[in-house]
Amino acid sequence: MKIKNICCIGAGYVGGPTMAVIAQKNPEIKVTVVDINKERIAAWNDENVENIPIYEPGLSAVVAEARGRNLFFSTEVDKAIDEAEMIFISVNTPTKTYGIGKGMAADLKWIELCARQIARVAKEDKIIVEKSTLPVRTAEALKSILDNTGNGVNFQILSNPEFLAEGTAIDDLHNPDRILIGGDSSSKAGKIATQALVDVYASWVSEEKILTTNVWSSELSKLTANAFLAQRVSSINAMSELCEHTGADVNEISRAIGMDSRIGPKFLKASVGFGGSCFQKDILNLVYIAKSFGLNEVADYWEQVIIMNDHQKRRFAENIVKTLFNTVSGKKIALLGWAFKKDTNDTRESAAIYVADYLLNERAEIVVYDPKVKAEQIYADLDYLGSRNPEENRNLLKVVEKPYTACKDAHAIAVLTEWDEFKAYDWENIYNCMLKPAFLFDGRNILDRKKLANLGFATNSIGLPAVQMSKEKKLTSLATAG
Ligand SMILES: NC(=O)c1ccc[n+]([C@@H]2O[C@H](COP(=O)([O-])OP(=O)(O)OC[C@H]3O[C@@H](n4cnc5c(N)ncnc54)[C@H](O)[C@@H]3O)[C@@H](O)[C@H]2O)c1
Ligand SMILES: O=c1ccn([C@@H]2O[C@H](COP(=O)(O)OP(=O)(O)O[C@H]3O[C@H](CO)[C@@H](O)[C@H](O)[C@H]3O)[C@@H](O)[C@H]2O)c(=O)[nH]1
Repeated sequence: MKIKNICCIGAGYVGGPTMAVIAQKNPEIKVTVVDINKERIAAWNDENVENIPIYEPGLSAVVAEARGRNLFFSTEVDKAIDEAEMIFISVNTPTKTYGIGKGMAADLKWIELCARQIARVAKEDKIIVEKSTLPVRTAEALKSILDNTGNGVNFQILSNPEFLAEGTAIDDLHNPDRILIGGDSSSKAGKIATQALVDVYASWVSEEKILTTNVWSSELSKLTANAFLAQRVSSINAMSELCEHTGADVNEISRAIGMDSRIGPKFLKASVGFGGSCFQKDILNLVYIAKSFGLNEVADYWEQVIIMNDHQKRRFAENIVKTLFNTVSGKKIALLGWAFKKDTNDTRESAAIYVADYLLNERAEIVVYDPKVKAEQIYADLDYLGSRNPEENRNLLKVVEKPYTACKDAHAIAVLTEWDEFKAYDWENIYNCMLKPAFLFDGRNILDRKKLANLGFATNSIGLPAVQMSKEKKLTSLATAG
């Protein structure tokens, strides 16, 4: 079966880039990405392709190539469903904020709405592809809704989780480590549907990288992958705290263990804590699923990854207060970076939000600079926490357009995102315009500590002893072991 018409419900961080690449690589397939968010769709359709709603290196070029040719963005959801043979569901599946499973389970409200809409509209057989990250066995619930509320047409459900990371989405989509497709291999219709999706990817991905499994393995593989990745970050962050007490250097440890081919070098970068819309949500979901089967040891094991991450964010903020002589009240602190990682404008669950909130509770005056995040987003993130009213957030935290404005007259600077441009700043100039002692907290270990100490900064990094240049021009450690 050759697919001619694809619809994707959800034009977000996954639906947008994924469909743009599918359209780019399959010019003969019409790909329509639909969303209920009118502004988002308008931004995807903006004449100036640089104004698309997601910042992702290389994305605007792909959109420019395919948009209007075979890639379309629309709010006409019913029409797109009706026309497509294959429908991707790529809507948000956040952690539930109410009712049973509050704070843990995935909220499948939007998934269910999609299923009901597809069932209502579809007049011909359709292949439904789960692109969103979902709890294991969601396909069963989807099938039940589709079959019980539909117009008697047949639905095949495939699981096709997305493994792209933000900031490298286009490269990840162009050169994926693997494509995972879960389908029903026991029926002819299931096999045909799976092959139809394999063919879409085979336009640019070699067949040995396209893995087909049963639906449940595919759904659970996605949660497992994120749990393993996040666990690596929490593991190295746990060691970073031990390093700070022993004089060991976490960067050296990452290098040393990463050379063991069984461990591998990636994802061993100690940081202020992982953020992003996926890791925490997906692990909490995994914990909830394990608990719901009574597997308490399994649940506790994975929950520790989150506990460690919360600890890492908190202790970073606590360290700022302690180092600034136990008070930051009325002190200006510059935060460089708000996004949860570099090369994205996404701020969901960014460590910066929690560090800022902690410091605001300590009555600091905060100034934020991020090259890609807009002020409204920063305030929306803080307001969402509900720690203080919106007016107070706007009084106590300012967002500026230039890094040097953020740092001028600051008592301390905290680097919270690893944007490359931070490394290239004129740090001497920044030092000169700060209050002294000039404290710098590098939550990403990206800056040259020796150079900064030479300029006069008192530098704190993650998993490394704090350093400062003594009067005799000797690099001294500020930390006492133990
Ligand atoms: N962000 C990532 O890097 C990433 C990577 C892999 C997987 N995922 C998973 O992909 C899914 C989507 O994530 P995202 O980051 O793209 O979310 P997102 O919030 O950026 O986008 C989801 C979009 O779906 C739209 N939507 C919701 N319900 C709708 C409906 N009934 N009809 C039409 N549109 C609807 C929303 O308006 C929104 O624009 C989630 O399950 C997530 O866990 C995300
Ligand atoms: O060594 C590391 C690696 C990452 N991080 C942090 O971990 C978070 C997540 O980073 P990353 O995984 O690169 O970005 P995401 O876009 O969240 O991607 C993850 O989550 C996606 C959504 O499910 C998956 O598709 C991806 O495979 C998975 O990497 C960020 O805050 C990073 O700064 C570290 O602190 N140290």
